[in-house]
Amino acid sequence: MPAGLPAGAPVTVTVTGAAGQIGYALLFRIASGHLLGPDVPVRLRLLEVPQAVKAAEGTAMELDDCAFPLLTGIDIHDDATAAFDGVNVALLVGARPRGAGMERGDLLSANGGIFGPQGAAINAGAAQDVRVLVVGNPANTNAWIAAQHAPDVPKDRFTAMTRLDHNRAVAQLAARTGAGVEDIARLTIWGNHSATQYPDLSHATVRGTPALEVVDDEAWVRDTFIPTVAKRGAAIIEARGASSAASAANAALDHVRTWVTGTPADDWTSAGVVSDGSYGVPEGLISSFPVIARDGELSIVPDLEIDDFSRARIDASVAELVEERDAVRALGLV
Ligand SMILES: NC(=O)c1ccc[n+]([C@@H]2O[C@H](COP(=O)([O-])OP(=O)(O)OC[C@H]3O[C@@H](n4cnc5c(N)ncnc54)[C@H](O)[C@@H]3O)[C@@H](O)[C@H]2O)c1
Ligand SMILES: O=C(O)C[C@H](O)C(=O)O
Repeated sequence: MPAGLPAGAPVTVTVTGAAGQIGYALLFRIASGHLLGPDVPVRLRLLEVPQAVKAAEGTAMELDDCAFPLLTGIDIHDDATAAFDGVNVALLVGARPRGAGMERGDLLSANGGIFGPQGAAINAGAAQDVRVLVVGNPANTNAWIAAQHAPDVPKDRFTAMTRLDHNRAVAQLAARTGAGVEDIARLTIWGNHSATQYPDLSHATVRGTPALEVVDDEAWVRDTFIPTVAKRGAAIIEARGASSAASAANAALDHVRTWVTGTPADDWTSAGVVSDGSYGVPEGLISSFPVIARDGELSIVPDLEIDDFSRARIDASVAELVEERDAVRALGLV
């Protein structure tokens, strides 16, 4: 049994936005053991808005039809309190997408109306060991909103997904250097899951050699690697006509599996976690950091040297997080 999960009993996993694109790519893999491992039975709770409950029921029928040995049951809800009752792993995927003519304040306001009540429902009924991953955008600030509404849940249980950005960065570096993805270590995504994020190669290695030495091309790092990773979400939308779904679902599985099974000894991952003030990121913000997972706990990798270029990039992305937080406060959403 991975660290910090209830031994023996099925693990309750709640997925919001279950009838959406990511939900469809996620649920079957959770039920087949890719979230928590091949020995851990799971009970699924699907949360949707009332008008999408029928579609969620269709997905549940297909889940039944897979006859997954690990899937012990599926409940479908349109009420957050019921959906999060007893939850061990909460995957908050459902969010309000930005519509035509919608200002940032409108988006934050609409999502505050979703993530505030969901945080409160987690506070009211989640299991003691609850772990929360927010995928729905703006993921960092939505996670922060949910955490503010859950005063009884330790803040470090609320996380935001930047694992997709991390995986994208690993893939880009592997392609550039001719290495395998398994040869890449110590890469970091800092800041917000947005175009301001900072994919940082300054501590990364390729087969144990510093990545910047292997690449040996500063212009590629600044003008190609960083923008390619940071704008990959927009490039996928442009190409598919819809936002990344299978890769986002895959990253959500990676995030939770790493959280409960741990990072390799000589490596770390990236996750949006609550800042303890490390690296000058204001305490309490949910920002992406280099993160180690041990015994079911996430911790920020300490004492990395930050050069001037990295400092400026981290500060710029964190400034955006501060703006989002202040806008949410000004809107009275927390
Ligand atoms: N963090 C990341 O790396 C990352 C990557 C890709 C996508 N995303 C974000 O993930 C979110 C979901 O993407 P998608 O492609 O599945 O979108 P989608 O529109 O296909 O599905 C979203 C689903 O959420 C549901 N929903 C809306 N409000 C809800 C609520 N209050 N409770 C429960 N369900 C609710 C909708 O009915 C819909 O079925 C979006 O916000 C997207 O921007 C994040
Ligand atoms: O949905 C989006 O805006 C993009 C998404 O966050 C992604 O990184 O693929």
